Amino acid sequence: MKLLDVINVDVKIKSSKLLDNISFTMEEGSVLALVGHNGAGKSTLMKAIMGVHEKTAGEIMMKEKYNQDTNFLEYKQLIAFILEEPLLMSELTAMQHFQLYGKSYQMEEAELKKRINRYVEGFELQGKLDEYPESLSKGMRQKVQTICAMLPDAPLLLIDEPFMGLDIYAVDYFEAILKEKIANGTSILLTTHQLDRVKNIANQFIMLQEGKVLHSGPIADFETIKRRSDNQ
Ligand SMILES: Nc1ncnc2c1ncn2[C@@H]1O[C@H](COP(=O)(O)OP(=O)(O)OP(=O)(O)O)[C@@H](O)[C@H]1O
Repeated sequence: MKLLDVINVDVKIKSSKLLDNISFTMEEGSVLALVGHNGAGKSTLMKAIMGVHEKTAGEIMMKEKYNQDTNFLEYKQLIAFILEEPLLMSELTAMQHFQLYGKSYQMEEAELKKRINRYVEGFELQGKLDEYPESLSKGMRQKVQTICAMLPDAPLLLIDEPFMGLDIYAVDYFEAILKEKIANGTSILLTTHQLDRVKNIANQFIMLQEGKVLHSGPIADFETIKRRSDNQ
């Protein structure tokens, strides 16, 4: 079944087109890696799907019935995200972020507590729960944002550069959690500059260039396409 439909999406700022007629579909259970040079439009596309960056044309749908423009709440509840730069609220502690996030996805209290405890221990954030973002290191802020996105069972997880800023222990732990989520049916759309890192979790790729889809297909075809375009 289709999970995400991106249909003829444009993002324009003033006169420049950051995304130009982007279309693709994600099936339930797939893991799609967005690749491309710096400035290709990967983060802009992620933000457009989240609704953080307004699209100027096109449609984005979840499960073929929730339209980002007309059913935003239902649409949003199906997505959890991790941005490249942690987006935390300065007036909330780490723990308050987890509680707010759990509540906004209508998580059951006991299950929320259980998951908070599990991820806080796994990401080694014990002792930091009452801290505000400004007194956390960048990696710790990234961990707080990552835990927030891991708490609910959102069917689609958007991750802009997974593993960025995390130490090696956190990277291993996060990878294990992602594999567990995937095994339970979660779909993931991620951006990466290091396809090698995500090769064992992604099954599809889309290569963006100057805001357009240049290539797409199964991850196994990526090397051949890359070699061909490197030689041009
Ligand atoms: N708020 C903005 N205003 C104007 N231009 C922007 C804005 N955000 C992004 N851009 C431009 O849009 C283009 C795409 O940027 P984007 O951040 O989506 O690229 P990216 O593929 O994620 O790059 P990177 O690999 O460096 O993270 C770039 O040319 C960038 O300068």
